[in-house]
Amino acid sequence: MSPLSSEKHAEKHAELASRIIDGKGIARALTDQVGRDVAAFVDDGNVLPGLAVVLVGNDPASEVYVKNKAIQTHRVGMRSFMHMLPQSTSQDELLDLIAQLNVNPKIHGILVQLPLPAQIDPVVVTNAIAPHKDVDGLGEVNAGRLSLGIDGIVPCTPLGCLMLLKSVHEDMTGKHAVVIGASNLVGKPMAQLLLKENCTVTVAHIHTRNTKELAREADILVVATGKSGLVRGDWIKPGATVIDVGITRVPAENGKTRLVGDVAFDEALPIAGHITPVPGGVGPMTIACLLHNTLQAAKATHAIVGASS
Ligand SMILES: Nc1nc(=O)c2c([nH]1)NC[C@@H]1CN(c3ccc(C(=O)N[C@@H](CCC(=O)O)C(=O)O)cc3)C=[N+]21
Repeated sequence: MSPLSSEKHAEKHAELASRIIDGKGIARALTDQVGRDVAAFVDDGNVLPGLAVVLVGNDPASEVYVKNKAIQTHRVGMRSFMHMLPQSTSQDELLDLIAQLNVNPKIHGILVQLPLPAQIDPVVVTNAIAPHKDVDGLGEVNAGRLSLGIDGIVPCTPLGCLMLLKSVHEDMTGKHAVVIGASNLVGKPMAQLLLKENCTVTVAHIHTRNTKELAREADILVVATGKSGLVRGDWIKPGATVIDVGITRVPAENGKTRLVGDVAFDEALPIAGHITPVPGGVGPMTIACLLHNTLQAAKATHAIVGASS
């Protein structure tokens, strides 16, 4: 290779790398900010914010996430309460625990890790969490507030996606945003947040017939389906911003495993204007937003207590 072409190669490589949204770095900055805000909150004479994480069963992937959450919670100076329940836990036993956590003044945020075993209805459980402690924002009160455009607790993953979008878009007004996936956890709240940013929003889901054609119209494409590699290079409008929420563990060549998203990253990178990687994209933002939501919940409790005393 001539020196000139190797220089061109390096330039092209740097240009492609600059399209990758650094979720890990943005999450670290948010986590550091939450840490400083926790310190200031405590300096003002308030209690340490506390987060309770409840895990039912022993899914190894879930255990990793839950432990990761506890480590990050300590890093920002909050208290972490872990509740590991057996797979056989009944819905009533879980509801009893939530009732205790709801009235525990040391706890400001409650997160019940999903999915839950089949004998437990996730809708009943999420709605049993006191709305002001629902740091996942998945209960009907916070979901309703979001859909009405009223301030409330916003689900962590969509909130993290919005922050990543804001890192590359000053204003999203009039942009066509396409969300693939319509779950209560990601797709639906994501669509609400994009509407609030004045986007024209299309939601594609499992029954949508022309998902690829819709995706090709998107200025902003958010993919949350859990189908690894679903979105190929030719699904992407040149210059679009692509947010990949999917995270699937697949076998790697070396006999180990690796994490991949719902977007075929290598195909998408040369076409997209901006794109999130997996890992290092949305995942770290989800945890940073959980800590952010827990501090907001602690501040809101303090405001209520302060107002009544
Ligand atoms: N009630 C509830 N709320 C949740 O927010 C929730 C949940 N249940 N159940 C499971 C999913 C999954 N989830 C992730 C969080 C962080 C990473 C994360 O940090 N991922 C790293 C990689 C981690 C690794 O190496 O395994 C990354 O993408 O860079 C991934 C996934 C939250 N979830």
